[in-house]
Amino acid sequence: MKELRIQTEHHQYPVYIGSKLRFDVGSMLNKQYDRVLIITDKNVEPLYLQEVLQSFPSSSQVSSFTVPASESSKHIDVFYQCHTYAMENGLNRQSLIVALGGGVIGDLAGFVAATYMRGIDYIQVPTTLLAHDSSVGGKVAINHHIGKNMIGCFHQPQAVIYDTDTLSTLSNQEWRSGMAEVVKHAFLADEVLLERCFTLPAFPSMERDVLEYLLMRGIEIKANIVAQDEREAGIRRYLNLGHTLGHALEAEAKYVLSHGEAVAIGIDFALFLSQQHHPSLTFPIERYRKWLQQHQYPTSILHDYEITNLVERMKSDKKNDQHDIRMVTLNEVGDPTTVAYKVNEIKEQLLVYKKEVSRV
Ligand SMILES: NC(=O)c1ccc[n+]([C@@H]2O[C@H](COP(=O)([O-])OP(=O)(O)OC[C@H]3O[C@@H](n4cnc5c(N)ncnc54)[C@H](O)[C@@H]3O)[C@@H](O)[C@H]2O)c1
Ligand SMILES: O=C(O)C(=O)C[C@@H](O)[C@H](O)[C@H](O)COP(=O)(O)O
Ligand SMILES: [Zn+2]
Repeated sequence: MKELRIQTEHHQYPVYIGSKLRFDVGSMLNKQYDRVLIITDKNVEPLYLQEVLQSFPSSSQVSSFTVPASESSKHIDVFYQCHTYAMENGLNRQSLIVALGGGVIGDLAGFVAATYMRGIDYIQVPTTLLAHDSSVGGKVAINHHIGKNMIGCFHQPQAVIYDTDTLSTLSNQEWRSGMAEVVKHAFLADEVLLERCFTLPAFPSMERDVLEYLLMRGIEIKANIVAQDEREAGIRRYLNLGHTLGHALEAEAKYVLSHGEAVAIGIDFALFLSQQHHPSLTFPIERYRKWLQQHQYPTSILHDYEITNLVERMKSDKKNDQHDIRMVTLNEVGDPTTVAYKVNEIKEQLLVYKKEVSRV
């Protein structure tokens, strides 16, 4: 088992990464909880719920609540149902919530924990590759129909317990989605990691040590940024590389596109903008586009949506100033920055970008 520690201003917690950890979740915690509520989804429940349930000592009263398996669960109604279930099952301020699942469950259950009786403990038990990102850093939220993650807060978990065996049941689409956030971390901070990503064969068949390396490096890069700027007053915005367009696309596509697939397209647009700012430098755009093609990212989906509608959504991005759309771009690989664009400028850039990618 590997271990990392996440340090924020007022809180420190461990991230454990290894095989079979789901059998030990309850016994790995350094505190006993009388009541525990596991929140999971309909796909994860039959695969891993019993094992996690049974990992708690018999002195804990453990219950579970299962929500639909999709982005639609990051909804105020589902959030409310979780609260109702917690109250009906007698959870109190000394209780624990366990987020067992991918990023949807992590964001939802984390936000339930952050708001139940004004905040109780929770842990993350991630079961997707993408959740190497979502389980760390304490951003928890649900969606509003106007935009992604618009209702939420920062609430750090007590621990992250990542059983890498659970990833063996992921679909190709979920591997693809998770790899987009790994590549994002690589573009932000680590050329070696980027090279490793570019040379991977089919994602689901990657060796265990490669998988653990990707997870560890991704989490380290994120942890380093979160440690310096937990509440996104500055450099944490870099973790949003690819998300300004990504979130807009995801919402416009009514979430048929996975988060990571949308972010992957958003990263391509961010590279395109970076190249405009630094015409004398060469960014690995061609390699990145080949990689997207090789792994069947749905890049052509951009053509299904009106630029005007996408820009309308981008206008409600949380990074924005009053009038401008703030994009994360790169000065070079490993050196991110942000650039503010007027709404009309971003529209024009998106039109040029759309033409460029339709020629590829
Ligand atoms: N809080 C953050 O910092 C942060 C970071 C990145 C993404 N996110 C959020 O995370 C969400 C995306 O997370 P995700 O991609 O994990 O999506 P997800 O939680 O919806 O999981 C994807 C699908 O895989 C299924 N699944 C989960 N684990 C499985 C397993 N081991 N085997 C088989 N199927 C499994 C789920 O049921 C679901 O159908 C988005 O809402 C995004 O906004 C949050
Ligand atoms: O942790 C962060 O900070 C991130 O931006 C990570 C993103 O991958 C993640 O999708 C996050 O939920 C986006 O946050 P938002 O503030 O843009 O909603
Ligand atoms: Zn993301």
